[in-house]
Amino acid sequence: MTYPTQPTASHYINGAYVEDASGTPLSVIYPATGAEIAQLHEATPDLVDSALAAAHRAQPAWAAMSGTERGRILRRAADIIRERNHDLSVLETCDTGKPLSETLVADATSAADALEYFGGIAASIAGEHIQLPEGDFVYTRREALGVCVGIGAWNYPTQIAAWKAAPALACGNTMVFKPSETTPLCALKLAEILTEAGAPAGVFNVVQGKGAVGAQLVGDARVAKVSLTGSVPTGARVYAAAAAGLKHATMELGGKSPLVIFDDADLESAVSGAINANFYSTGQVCSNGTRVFVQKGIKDVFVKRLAERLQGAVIGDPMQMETTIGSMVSERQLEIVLGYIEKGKAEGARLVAGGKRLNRDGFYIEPAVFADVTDDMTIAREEIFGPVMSVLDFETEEEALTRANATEFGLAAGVFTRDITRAHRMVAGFEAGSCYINTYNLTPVEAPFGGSKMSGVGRENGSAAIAHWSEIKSVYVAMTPCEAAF
Ligand SMILES: NC(=O)C1=CN([C@@H]2O[C@H](COP(=O)(O)OP(=O)(O)OC[C@H]3O[C@@H](n4cnc5c(N)ncnc54)[C@H](O)[C@@H]3O)[C@@H](O)[C@H]2O)C=CC1
Ligand SMILES: NCCCC(=O)O
Repeated sequence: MTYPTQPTASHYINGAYVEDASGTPLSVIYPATGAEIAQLHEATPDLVDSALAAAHRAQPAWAAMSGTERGRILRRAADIIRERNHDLSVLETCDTGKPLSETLVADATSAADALEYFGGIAASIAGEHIQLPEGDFVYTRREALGVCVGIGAWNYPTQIAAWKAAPALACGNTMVFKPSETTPLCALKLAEILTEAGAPAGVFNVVQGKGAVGAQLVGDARVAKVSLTGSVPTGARVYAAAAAGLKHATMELGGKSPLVIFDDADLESAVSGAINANFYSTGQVCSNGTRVFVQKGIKDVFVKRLAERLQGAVIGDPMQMETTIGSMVSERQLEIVLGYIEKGKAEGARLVAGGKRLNRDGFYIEPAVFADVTDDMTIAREEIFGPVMSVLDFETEEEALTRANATEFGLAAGVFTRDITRAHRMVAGFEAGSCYINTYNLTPVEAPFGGSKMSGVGRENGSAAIAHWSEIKSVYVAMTPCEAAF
């Protein structure tokens, strides 16, 4: 490893890097080799407190700036990110093990998109005017919430930090962000770049640590909102803790999303959709369509073509541009995935391709495809968060929709068909926050993203996000003297 991965310090508070070596050591592992690439420290309770204090101090002045001024800073940060995309993408690959061919186009670039998008609309965040009888009227002010906490998962460390910071800051909030302890490096760069772009000290802070640090942040009385990207069990805990303080909350959680492929679909396009729905980011994407329902008539040809196309996957060193499948994020996640593959075999699913750990350093696994999967199998019910596709077959549209929705999750869903009315019927029936017709897993920042049912609460991205990072104040204005009954 020759890339500079040791950050200046573990945390970023009040516009500067901060170290506190009394915190528990946090080792950063490059998943592609298993080697340690940085040594950090978890934040102590005092350090967490100082980050919250910095955010709390900075918030009134940040909110008092015009949206135009805040937006300019965010857009400047977007420009800096684009200029440094290569280095930031290399760092993302070091943090996660995802292939550079992907991180160059999907991570820092998505962060820049979010900063540009929300920077662009910051000046337009406004209330409304409501006319009443007698000339009276109400106007509304759309105001910042205050200090917000962002907590990230490990699969998109740059993107998750920016998807939370950009709308939060555009609305006049300040933020303390805690990255996943597995991928702590990238959010520090976002903090550094925001300062360089002109964000005042304290507007965006980063503290490192595990669940206890997150819990301290969520429980603090100065915090007005919590936005978590993580698993359903963590989401349930964090949502409950936020509710105890009546805080605003956005929960971006896990999924077990369906992808329904009808026999009239363009086969190559549907196979591409299934690949993108399962193997991008080495399968570590929350919205993945891991239950691939294929109409009976085309099941065999679909599975055969899928197995052929998998021969084209290049697994290996994520820094090589030809690599399309990198390593899993950690040994622990790899073991979880291998455990599910064993369960799939034991419960009678047919392993058509892949599923073996590579015999080399790092946490590599061949992308796996199971056919003859049934709805009751563990691999069809639980989120695996790795490159494991389950192919199930179905006969009718009604059956496919019922089975697609028979899950506690509701993050995403997709359909491949040439029948346009059927496509719209299907997406209207899907119980999911993000739906796709004849494609899968595209997440432009212009589109709201988030889950229904156990997959989450609230939405990130799109103009819809503004409602989740601000609140409305109503102001009644009387145009005549005030009267009373006595
Ligand atoms: N819907 C979405 O947008 C996405 C959801 N995810 C989900 O995230 C999961 C994988 O990520 P992981 O990092 O393993 O999730 P996780 O739930 O283990 O951890 C998520 C974050 O929560 C923190 N945390 C843990 N306990 C906490 C507590 N009590 N209070 C506050 N913070 C706490 C962790 O330190 C980490 O930063 C998958 O289930 C995946 O589906 C991942 C990416 C996107
Ligand atoms: N661009 C992928 C967004 C979903 C996720 O963070 O898993």
